[in-house]
Amino acid sequence: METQGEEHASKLFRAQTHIWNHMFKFINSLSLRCAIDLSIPNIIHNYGQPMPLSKLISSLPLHPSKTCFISRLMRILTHSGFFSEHHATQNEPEVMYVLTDASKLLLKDQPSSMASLLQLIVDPVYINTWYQLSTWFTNEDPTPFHAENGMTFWDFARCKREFNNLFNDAMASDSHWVSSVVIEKCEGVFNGSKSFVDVGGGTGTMAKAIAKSFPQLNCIVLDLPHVVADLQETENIKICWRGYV
Ligand SMILES: C[S@@+](CC[C@H](N)C(=O)[O-])C[C@H]1O[C@@H](n2cnc3c(N)ncnc32)[C@H](O)[C@@H]1O
Repeated sequence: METQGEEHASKLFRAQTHIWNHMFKFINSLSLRCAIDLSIPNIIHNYGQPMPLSKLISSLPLHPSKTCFISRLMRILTHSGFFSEHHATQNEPEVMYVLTDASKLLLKDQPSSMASLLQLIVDPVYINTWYQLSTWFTNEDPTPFHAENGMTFWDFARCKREFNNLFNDAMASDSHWVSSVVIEKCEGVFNGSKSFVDVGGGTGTMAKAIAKSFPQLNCIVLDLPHVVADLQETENIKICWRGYV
């Protein structure tokens, strides 16, 4: 049984731990971003069997002075559920890594990959916006994004080609997931329609999936010019762009 003093001390300790956990939460998402930038999920996937740490290190484009830090990165990402450790055996004394269900979704170059979405969400353009949150509460800026960049999000994407591509890829990967659900759950709606407009339809992922499943539909993708610029029209997918409002 705890004394009153002990109870007070453990309450304080829990409160302090709570703050430490919140202060350092960013380490999880930014370590994950580092793993994606270094293509660690793809490297382990391509290895085809549990990958020893030394093999992983030799497959990465590391500066020689940094090799000893990869085990720390892997420890964080294993703790947060993105890799799983295969424990050492007599034949294989080193720790080995395999992907988990979550890191399989972060393999690059797959339609269902969430890698670009993750890269977008922890991009400095997004993160820096959060530093404006308290200022935005006290002034007339329409959004924290505007406070940070002096323009709307869509104008920013129009001016920054690389960011525009990252955003569009991230949206497309999300639409890839959503489209399969929409097609299954809204079958009756699409079968009973002749046309539909995907307003803010991005680079047309949803429209392409719907047009494939319901070829009688005339699909229109409506988005901003810099988003639909490279989208090709087809027999039943037309593009409509509009100016900025
Ligand atoms: C959340 S994203 C949706 C992305 C889309 N579902 C996809 O699969 O890529 C919102 C979209 O709205 C578009 N948008 C923003 N303002 C617009 C406007 N005034 N007119 C048309 N589209 C606009 C953006 O360019 C962006 O592609």
